[in-house]
Amino acid sequence: MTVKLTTKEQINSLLDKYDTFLFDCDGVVWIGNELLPSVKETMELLQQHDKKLIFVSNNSTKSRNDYIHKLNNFGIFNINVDQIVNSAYSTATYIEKVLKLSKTDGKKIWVLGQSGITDELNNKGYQTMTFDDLTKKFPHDELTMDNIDNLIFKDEINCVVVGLDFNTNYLKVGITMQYLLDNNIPFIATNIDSTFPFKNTKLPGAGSIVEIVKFASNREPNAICGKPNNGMMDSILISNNLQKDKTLMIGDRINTDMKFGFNNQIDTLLVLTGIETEERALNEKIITYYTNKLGDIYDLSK
Ligand SMILES: O=C(O)[C@H](O)[C@H](O)COP(=O)(O)O
Ligand SMILES: [Mg+2]
Repeated sequence: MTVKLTTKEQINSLLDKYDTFLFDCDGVVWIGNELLPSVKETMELLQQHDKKLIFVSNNSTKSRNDYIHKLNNFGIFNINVDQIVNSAYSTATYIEKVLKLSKTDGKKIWVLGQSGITDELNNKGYQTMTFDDLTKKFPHDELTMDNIDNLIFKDEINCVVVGLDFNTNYLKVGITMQYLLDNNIPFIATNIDSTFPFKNTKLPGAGSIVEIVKFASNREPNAICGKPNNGMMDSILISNNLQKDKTLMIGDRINTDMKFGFNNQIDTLLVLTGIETEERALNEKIITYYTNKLGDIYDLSK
């Protein structure tokens, strides 16, 4: 039975029970570039109680260092890069540790996505190619579908990664598709979120972009690296030596954040500032607690 957080006693029992808090970001900590209410105070409260804070985001548009800067800009400090796990980092880790893609074959990874993905791949020693790189090689009037044959470098690409790209266009998808027509080229998706919470609405998420590429290329991704993928959770649990019964996963989306916790026997807290509604919260057995916003942890503790 999902429990709604409404009292100071409930917050005190959360603080007693859990020593690690896993935070989803979009729709929980912030929406776009707006910090949600009482989040800064909540982080300070948890830090005062010596709790371990880990930020686990499916947003691949930023690198982990970008996340540190974003948190600092919101006045949230004393967070190091090891406390940030996003789908760009888990994708780069998957490619290095599981796919074991060569870094020395002189080839590049084609990325339909933003700098979060290329930064994390480059940090691991992989060369990447994006549409932005083509804009530096070709004049604008040659970046058209009529010139598609000259925009494809099949001998240079050994993998394709698709993630959230706010500047997705037909030609980018068309080029990505050409590489995936070769079934030997791995197709790696960063995450499957259908929507992206922004302002007071929802926009297409990475998962919607992956679906376009999947349908056009008639390929399923060889791997999906973000929540609720267990590989992401395993690396968090192992590298932080976490106890599952002392860990709480806080998120705004049931099919990623809540599944991520539930599938790994970790308690879950759903907040209603992102994708989901109270009605959905009340009808999902995989949710341990729910509340209106993350900042309720601070607001109710007073
Ligand atoms: O479309 C996406 O990639 C996701 O909506 C988004 O970025 C989710 O980020 P999270 O809520 O996991 O921080
Ligand atoms: Mg979210």
